[in-house]
Amino acid sequence: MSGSPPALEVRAVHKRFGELHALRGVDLTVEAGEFFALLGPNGAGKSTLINIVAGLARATLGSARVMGHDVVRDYRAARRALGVVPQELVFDPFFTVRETLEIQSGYFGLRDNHAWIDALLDGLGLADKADTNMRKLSGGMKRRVLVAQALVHKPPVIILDEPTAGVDVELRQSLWQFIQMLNREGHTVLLTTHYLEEAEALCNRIAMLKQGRIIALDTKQNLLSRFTEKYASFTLREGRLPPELQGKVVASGDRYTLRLNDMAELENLLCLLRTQGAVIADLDLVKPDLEEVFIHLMQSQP
Ligand SMILES: Nc1ncnc2c1ncn2[C@@H]1O[C@H](COP(=O)(O)OP(=O)(O)OP(=O)(O)O)[C@@H](O)[C@H]1O
Repeated sequence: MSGSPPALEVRAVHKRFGELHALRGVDLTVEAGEFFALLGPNGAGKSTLINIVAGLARATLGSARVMGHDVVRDYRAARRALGVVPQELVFDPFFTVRETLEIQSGYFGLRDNHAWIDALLDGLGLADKADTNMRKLSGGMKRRVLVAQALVHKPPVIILDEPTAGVDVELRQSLWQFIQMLNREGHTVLLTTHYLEEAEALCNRIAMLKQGRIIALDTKQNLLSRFTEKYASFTLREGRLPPELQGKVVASGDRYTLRLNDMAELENLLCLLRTQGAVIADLDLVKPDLEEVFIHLMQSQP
């Protein structure tokens, strides 16, 4: 990435709404080409941060850049580099899907944008709705148009603010396939979502925001390995739990759960059971997931 500016650069950003200190010194750099998740509970400040990056709100202090362009001093260039899919569905109900996208292209001075509009309609499963009026679309379809609208000018950086809230599984999967394809082609993606399994499946790096502060910022792998242990969960078909394991395992019905600090402890467990004549009926390795990490961090940080 030498020479190219980061896709997003947020420096010491504060935002106050009167008495409320909604962002308290946020620093964040997203490199070009990343698939990045911004997570946090309701009211943490995610949309406020996105609005500042998109030039829709002013930071009280601090600065933000998109592809090297300051969002205040160099607003037009920053805005052109960015496609934001907002949370709320707001449309003019009198236009068709295609007209909506043509009008949006006009805002960016793109007159001959038909080929890309067709590609967006195809990629987002909207081709057969191109001539349908916006008011006749279902909520999920409207959300697809919102994505298409944000992408009409092929922005290098795409921000999606809870794009799958209330969207069914099929729609969600095709939306992600399309966004992943754009990411493979080099577009940077920043996503906020309350579906942590979605962030875990898609994103490489994750920031967690709590009450206007970033309390964790790391790769997904580091977050997953830093905060959660692994567990072996098993039942026995024959034999009894060896006395050496008493006090170390948690029993629930006929299922035992043992915390593993490393994989060598799994070998010890299997060896101990075998030498004591116990036979395993069923064994699961319970791996950490992002939801556990998220809950742990949100509860433990002040
Ligand atoms: N225009 C505004 N005027 C006053 N307070 C606001 C305004 N916009 C946001 N807030 C407050 O700022 C805080 C952060 O809100 P924000 O919408 O950024 O959170 P969020 O992390 O996006 O939450 P959610 O997950 O619910 O979308 C909240 O306490 C919210 O009530």
